[in-house]
Amino acid sequence: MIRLGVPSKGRLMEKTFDWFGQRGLTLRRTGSDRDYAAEVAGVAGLELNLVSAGEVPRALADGRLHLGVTGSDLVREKLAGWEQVVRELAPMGFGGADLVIAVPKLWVDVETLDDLDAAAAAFRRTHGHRLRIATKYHRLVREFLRDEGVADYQLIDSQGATEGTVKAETAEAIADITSTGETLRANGLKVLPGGLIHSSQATLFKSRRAEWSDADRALLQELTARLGL
Ligand SMILES: Nc1ncnc2c1ncn2[C@@H]1O[C@H](COP(=O)(O)OP(=O)(O)OP(=O)(O)O)[C@@H](O)[C@H]1O
Ligand SMILES: O=P(O)(O)OC[C@H]1O[C@H](OP(=O)(O)OP(=O)(O)O)[C@H](O)[C@@H]1O
Repeated sequence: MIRLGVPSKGRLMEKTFDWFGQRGLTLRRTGSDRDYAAEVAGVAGLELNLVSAGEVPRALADGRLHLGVTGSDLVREKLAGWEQVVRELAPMGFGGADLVIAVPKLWVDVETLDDLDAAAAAFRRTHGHRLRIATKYHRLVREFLRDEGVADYQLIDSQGATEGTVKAETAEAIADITSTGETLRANGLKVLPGGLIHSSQATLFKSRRAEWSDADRALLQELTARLGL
């Protein structure tokens, strides 16, 4: 039995159903709107699970899901060494958003990552503590800033309304997902040029950790052929 996990609600769910539907696989809920029961019509051996997008990466890593749809950002953030844990089968062309570093618009002298590094060093000298970057993407931001040679900062955890932390003076800069850019603008922030950490989109992943029986492998081949992958 192959278990496929797709987002149970939110921005990715409906488009995931459409994506499979356009490729001849009908996913459907079998209960009420509040019931997370679902199935794939007419495919024996494939079980559909509705799962929060944020939980799909861990479920793939634990082998509870064989296949799963979620944002490419969430897999990279939640799974250390993600390429050893899952394989990308198909970028799906929706749910696009950029994970970026943003700073106050008023910081006219900060236009590059080198500027940010210099501003961070100056901030520490002046304030006696390190410049604070609010985010929920700790792993991705740390790896990116390490690779870019920015060192003098600290991460502040923010699980929502991250753009508001600068006005609230709990952070000086942020790293968050943006699509239209409106939330950044409304909060007096600008994307730092060179501060694009990851361009995310909804993606179909295969677990390298789940158990794949011979029958599962045969069904996966049939599915990928039907999906045109
Ligand atoms: N404008 C946006 N803001 C936030 N996330 C977005 C946006 N556009 C696309 N996404 C993507 O949507 C995914 C998160 O979706 P969603 O918010 O539905 O998940 P979730 O919060 O984990 O779900 P749940 O609330 O069920 O736990 C991420 O991969 C993110 O990159
Ligand atoms: O670029 P924009 O189109 O303005 O979209 C970006 C905003 O949308 C998301 O927030 P969401 O509404 O999911 O709430 P959150 O703060 O809980 O993440 C994201 O975290 C940004 O805040």
